[in-house]
Amino acid sequence: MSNHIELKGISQSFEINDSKITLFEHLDLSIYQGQSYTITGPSGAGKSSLLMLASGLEQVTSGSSSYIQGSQIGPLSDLRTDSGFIFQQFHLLPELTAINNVALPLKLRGDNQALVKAEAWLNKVGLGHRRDHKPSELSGGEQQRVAIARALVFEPKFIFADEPTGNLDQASANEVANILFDCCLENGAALVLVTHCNELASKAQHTFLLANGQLITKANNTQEVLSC
Ligand SMILES: Nc1ncnc2c1ncn2[C@@H]1O[C@H](COP(=O)(O)OP(=O)(O)OP(=O)(O)O)[C@@H](O)[C@H]1O
Repeated sequence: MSNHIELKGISQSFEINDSKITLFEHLDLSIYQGQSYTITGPSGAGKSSLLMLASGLEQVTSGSSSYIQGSQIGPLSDLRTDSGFIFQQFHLLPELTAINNVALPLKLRGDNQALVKAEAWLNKVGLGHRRDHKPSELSGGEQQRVAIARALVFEPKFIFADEPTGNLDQASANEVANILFDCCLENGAALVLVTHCNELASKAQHTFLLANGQLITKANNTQEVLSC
């Protein structure tokens, strides 16, 4: 059963010191399992805000957001359970080692293979040798790779990634981008990725530009090697 997310006519604005900032108005977006999507756009355009609404982490105040499970509309709490998140600020638990951070989503789901699977994912992101290190003992890029392993370890149906390669060097960025897009292909997951890197964006099946409150579909132009 393939699931998808439907955002219809959503708007987002904020009142700050009596002035109103409108990020987007009457915006539509559909996200299907097995498809990859990237959103680029200038700083402050509302890319992260759109990701929060699409993933159900924040509720829409105008328009509608639905999680369609097969032919039925499911609760947004199901969408959150089915989704892996990669944030700009990592959000790792500081008191847990790398392996225990990665194993956490599996342990919460009662998986008795949690540590074995977490170790396999740490190896996949090149951090098997740092399994017993806490986040404060890892670099920013290493913490990001732990966060990526944690987001993917339970094979989510939807992956939401906000600037996932922003803290990584060129080689690690390429590796991580490949892992994310492979996960989409191999597990039939949807990948929704916010990035400032046009080359990374062009690897997706659907590329959007968010600017001036509009979500514009961009022509696709897949490239193999990232230079950002
Ligand atoms: N809860 C909030 N209250 C007030 N303003 C907010 C809130 N959330 C976001 N904003 C504002 O909305 C604007 C868009 O923020 P957002 O982080 O979505 O942009 P972005 O396109 O992801 O930016 P960047 O590329 O710099 O990360 C910013 O000006 C931000 O300050």
